[in-house]
Amino acid sequence: MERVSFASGKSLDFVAIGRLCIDLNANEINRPMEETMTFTKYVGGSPANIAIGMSRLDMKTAFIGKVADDQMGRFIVQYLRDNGIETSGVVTDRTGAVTGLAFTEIKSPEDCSILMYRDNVADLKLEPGEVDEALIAGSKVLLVSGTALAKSPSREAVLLALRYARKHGTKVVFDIDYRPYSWTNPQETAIYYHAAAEKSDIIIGTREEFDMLEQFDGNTERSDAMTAAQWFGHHAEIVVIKHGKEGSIAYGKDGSSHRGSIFPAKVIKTFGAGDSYAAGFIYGLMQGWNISRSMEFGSACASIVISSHSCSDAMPKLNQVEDFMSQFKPV
Ligand SMILES: Nc1ncnc2c1ncn2[C@@H]1O[C@H](COP(=O)(O)OP(=O)(O)OP(=O)(O)O)[C@@H](O)[C@H]1O
Ligand SMILES: O=C(O)C[C@@H](O)[C@H](O)C(=O)CO
Repeated sequence: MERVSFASGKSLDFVAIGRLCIDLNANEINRPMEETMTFTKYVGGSPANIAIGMSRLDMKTAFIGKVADDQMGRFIVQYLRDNGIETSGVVTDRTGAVTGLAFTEIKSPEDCSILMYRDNVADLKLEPGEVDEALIAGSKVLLVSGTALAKSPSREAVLLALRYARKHGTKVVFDIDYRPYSWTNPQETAIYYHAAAEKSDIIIGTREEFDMLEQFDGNTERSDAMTAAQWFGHHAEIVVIKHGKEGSIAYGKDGSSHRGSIFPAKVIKTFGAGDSYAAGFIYGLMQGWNISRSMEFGSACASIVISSHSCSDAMPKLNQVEDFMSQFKPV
């Protein structure tokens, strides 16, 4: 199958569930964080970045999540609203939980790392009863970001959201999004990732993330093709494995495979590549484009974002991507 079909007659194109946090990106770049004195604040969280990316591409977008009852939580909600994202599914924690912080260290364009403060974060306190079934029922796509499975009650909220998606014919995109600091142990990660991946129509991850997901599935050396075949045995129609500056590869349930090239980039920081790639790729599929064209669009979005200081703020608008693709060709 070259193209994915999405339900018609839905009021939303895309709803994401998971982490809403704050990125604090070092202003003094090309040095270790020990020498950084100032940061710029952006909305962050992989699913938030992807939702912002989808909204910038004119997709009708909503979010299901939980924010802290503080200035950071209010900043996040306002930013989502300012970017045209439906926030009725975003609830405010009343237990004193805090907003997750992601300090981005930019030692060099190719050597970036994230220091994450994730203790007692509001996003992992989303309750199953706070998942708005109507938002999922009314959307063509539900994006599940893997880290939301890291702790209860967020874990159960996500598993319920998956059941709603299956019930209402909403396509599920599972972005594995492995962030080790949120998990207790790798075994737990694999178990809950499996629960989500088995119910997903499109699975996106890096090779390392799929290895984490498949650690109990035998064959220590797992090829991308083996990975894809495994998930076609469940619900998947498309499996995408991302390989950084080597590009990406996607497999279709029809046995097709597609190599994704990269676009040239004046890399400031590598973070944000995955989220922008996902937004562009999903956008392309939702336009009815084939897998290869959707991958190319995603790669263009990624090059734009890694050439910028932020992730969310830098998520490109449609005309920006089109201009970029008219100037540059995949390398
Ligand atoms: N240095 C680069 N130059 C151009 N394109 C890149 C580069 N790095 C990544 N990309 C593009 O972005 C896509 C996703 O990047 P990557 O494989 O690093 O995902 P990721 O690890 O999820 O990203 P992130 O760092 O945001 O978590 C790649 O498949 C490629 O198309
Ligand atoms: O997903 C996170 O918690 C970190 C993000 O906010 C950050 O922008 C990033 O790493 C994007 O890939």
